[in-house]
Amino acid sequence: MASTNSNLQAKILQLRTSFVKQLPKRLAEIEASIQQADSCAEYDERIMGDLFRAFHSLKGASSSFGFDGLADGAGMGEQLAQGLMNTKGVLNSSKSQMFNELLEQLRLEQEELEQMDLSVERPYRTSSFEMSQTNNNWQEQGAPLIYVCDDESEQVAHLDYQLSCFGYKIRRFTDVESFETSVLKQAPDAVVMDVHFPQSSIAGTETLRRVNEALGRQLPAIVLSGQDCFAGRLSAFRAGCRSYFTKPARPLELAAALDDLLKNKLVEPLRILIVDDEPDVAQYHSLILEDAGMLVEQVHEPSLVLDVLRNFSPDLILVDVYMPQCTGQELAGIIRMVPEYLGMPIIYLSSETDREKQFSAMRVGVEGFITKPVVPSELVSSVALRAERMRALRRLMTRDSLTGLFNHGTTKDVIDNVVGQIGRTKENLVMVMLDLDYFKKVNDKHGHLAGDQVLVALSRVLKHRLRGTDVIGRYGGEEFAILLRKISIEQAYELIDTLREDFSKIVFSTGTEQFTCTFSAGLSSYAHYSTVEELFAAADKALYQAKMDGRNRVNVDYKS
Ligand SMILES: Nc1nc2c(ncn2[C@@H]2O[C@H](COP(=O)(O)OP(=O)(O)OP(=O)(O)O)[C@@H](O)[C@H]2O)c(=O)[nH]1
Repeated sequence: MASTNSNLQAKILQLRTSFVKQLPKRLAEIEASIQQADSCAEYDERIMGDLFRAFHSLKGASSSFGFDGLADGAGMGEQLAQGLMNTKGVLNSSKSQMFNELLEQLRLEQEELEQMDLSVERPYRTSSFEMSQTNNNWQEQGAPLIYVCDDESEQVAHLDYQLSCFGYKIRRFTDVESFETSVLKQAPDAVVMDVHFPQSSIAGTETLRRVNEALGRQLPAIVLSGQDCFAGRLSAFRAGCRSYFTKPARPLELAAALDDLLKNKLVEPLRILIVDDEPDVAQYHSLILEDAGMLVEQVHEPSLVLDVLRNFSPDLILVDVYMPQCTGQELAGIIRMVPEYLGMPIIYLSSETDREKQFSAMRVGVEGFITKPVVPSELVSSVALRAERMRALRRLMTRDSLTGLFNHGTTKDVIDNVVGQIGRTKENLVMVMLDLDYFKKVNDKHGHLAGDQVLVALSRVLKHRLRGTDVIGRYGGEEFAILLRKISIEQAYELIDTLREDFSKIVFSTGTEQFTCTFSAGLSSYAHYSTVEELFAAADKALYQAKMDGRNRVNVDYKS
């Protein structure tokens, strides 16, 4: 964290330095605006508006970077210009003198800043930059590494085999010593640990406690014990474990518990779009949010926002209020005109402190107003809170509640979107229609809950084993639609066939009975079709053929 922090401070120093370098140019522009206003015999709304915006954005940017003196001076200029706008007044000699004196004062501030050590931060910044990352992107880091340690080698082999089907990378250990040595060499993402070993009845949990101490942090761990006894549970709790399972191990439950433990890693970072005509200010806010683990995109021209929205798909938009092309209020109104962005959270980020103006800017239905200069921790928490709420709402509307995959309608929309985006580029797309075999029998024989367990397991296999850019949806009750990207039909066949084989080996349990389940799949390649409908139909036909050919198989559409 310390290195990330110093990295961030270095980037901020760069921004502050570049801002000070640009000051003479900005002040020259303000001077030219004053002269223009001075030469007008009548009130000119455009010229006065430009002057107001120039002072306003100088105030916002300087206060963001902690240059309070400069921000105060620019604020006075902003008020003077605002007064003239309210009364539609011209620059008389006394007003003109006031502007020129102000400009003089701003130039003195500029000279002072040019001599200053810009690396000296204001005190409120430091603590908030210590905030930890909110999440990491699992897809980028590859499959989580799990260490399974149990002195019963058969148990370890069984778990290795079953958990690997879900996409975890497993390393097996049958003694605590080699486990300890390996953890200290390379810490895993999580541990599944037995309690009882030849050394002592709690050697497993004791080892966990020791390695946690040595690492200086808590390894996410699940205890898998042969005995359901108080001493075992207590030692597990003392070793920091919050999940305790008794043998025989049920891999499905273990996989679910591992998913919970690794949840933060599975969560995609929050996506934030910043619209600000000042690139340096946008960059400053972007750094703060990125430091808290968010993914940020910047737009400096409001006219580009709708295009970026389509491609970036943010969870929240931060909008500056005063921009030369249009106001933040107008931009929010334009965004709200697009039906799919009606619920998109929009927050103004502005140095506007006038309550009346803030209130009027909120009328277009924005979520809030954050005033510059921001306190980084407050910016992060208010953005995270609203963006997460948006995610939860969006999830409810677009996801299937049992499996967490896209629901029927969304799957089709997302696939349409991807196909539309790639257009005529040569990206290889493969459509997969996948359906569980004899699933009615599973329900009839083992009950609906057991059937649900199979659906959840299959969705977990798909989520973990396919790439983040692939589209996975639950298309019908026991039918799944998948769009694989950047893959040839041959590679897609290999991939889905391996999943088919692995899935068929997962052992499900009802408590009294054990059973396995299979699926069939049909594949079609976009290279041979011109519409999404044709692509779906071809994969569906190939799936039907796989069923006809005896099920538990993958069939490729004949054109592919
Ligand atoms: N447990 C459970 N079952 C579901 C769910 N949605 C659909 N099903 C069941 O899935 C079964 C689908 O049966 P069929 O369409 O006859 O297909 P099948 O038995 O899988 O046979 P083939 O597809 O021909 O191999 C029905 O029994 C549905 O009740 C669900 O959410 N949970």
